[in-house]
Amino acid sequence: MSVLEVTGLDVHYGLRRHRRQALAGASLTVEPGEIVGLIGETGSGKSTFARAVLGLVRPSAGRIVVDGEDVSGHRDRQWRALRRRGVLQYVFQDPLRSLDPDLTIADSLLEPLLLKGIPRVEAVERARGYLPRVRLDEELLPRLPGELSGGQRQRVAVARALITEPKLVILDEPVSALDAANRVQVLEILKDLRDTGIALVFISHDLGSVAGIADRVAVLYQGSVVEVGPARDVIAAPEHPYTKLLVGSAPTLRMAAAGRAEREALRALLNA
Ligand SMILES: Nc1ncnc2c1ncn2[C@@H]1O[C@H](COP(=O)(O)OP(=O)(O)OP(=O)(O)O)[C@@H](O)[C@H]1O
Repeated sequence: MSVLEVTGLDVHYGLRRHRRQALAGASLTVEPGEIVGLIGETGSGKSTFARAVLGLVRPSAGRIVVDGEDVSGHRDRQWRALRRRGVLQYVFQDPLRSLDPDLTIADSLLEPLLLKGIPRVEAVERARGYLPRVRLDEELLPRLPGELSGGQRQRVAVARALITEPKLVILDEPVSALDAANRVQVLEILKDLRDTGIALVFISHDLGSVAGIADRVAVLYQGSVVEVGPARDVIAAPEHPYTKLLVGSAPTLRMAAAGRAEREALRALLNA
């Protein structure tokens, strides 16, 4: 059974004259334990996709199935129950949005475990045991998120998301706000999780960031997934003109296929 099945997802914002479509028939399936990179430029609908899967915006059409449960029509109470079970977790670009500023690091890590019904003594044990995996020191436990560096905070957010051993974690631009050293560190931590069986949807505007970590890459363009395939294939032989453009303009990709003239031609084609 797939851990996530999104089919024909439409999301609109605003009303009447201001109504704007952010997702237009987006579909994506994620299998247990796989890392899927969801890439697209600003405004393509990446964050909206994350918000819809997490129940933070209501789709106007389409179906979302999380770990076998159709959540498309879920009310708040049902979302709360799903969150308590710890099946689905998230990490946002700004760790201060994933972490409660008034909770110590220890309490931030304990909260999802206690919500899931794990006894306190066992939860404390598990939180302590998890710190080395995200390369954090125990002395940070009594501190507040505001007292940590951005990189440390994001590692706490990653630990909090993964500690309940969820089936699926949605990471929306998890490394975009970090400096190069912290970016590499968080990417390495995520890579180490490959054998835990937790599926990750890694959202980024930068194909280079996800290329080294994703098993599959999905390309979002104007609210639809226009291409999806094994990361290697999408990079080496992109099919959709927009993907060709992305691959060609990612300086970190050795396979950078399109030259400058070709990129300009593709851009003209896409804007036509
Ligand atoms: N709360 C909102 N109200 C109205 N329009 C919105 C809202 N959130 C997003 N949009 C619009 O929906 C479209 C998709 O936005 P979304 O944030 O999902 O894109 P994105 O790919 O994540 O972009 P970015 O990389 O800039 O975050 C954009 O045109 C955006 O302006």
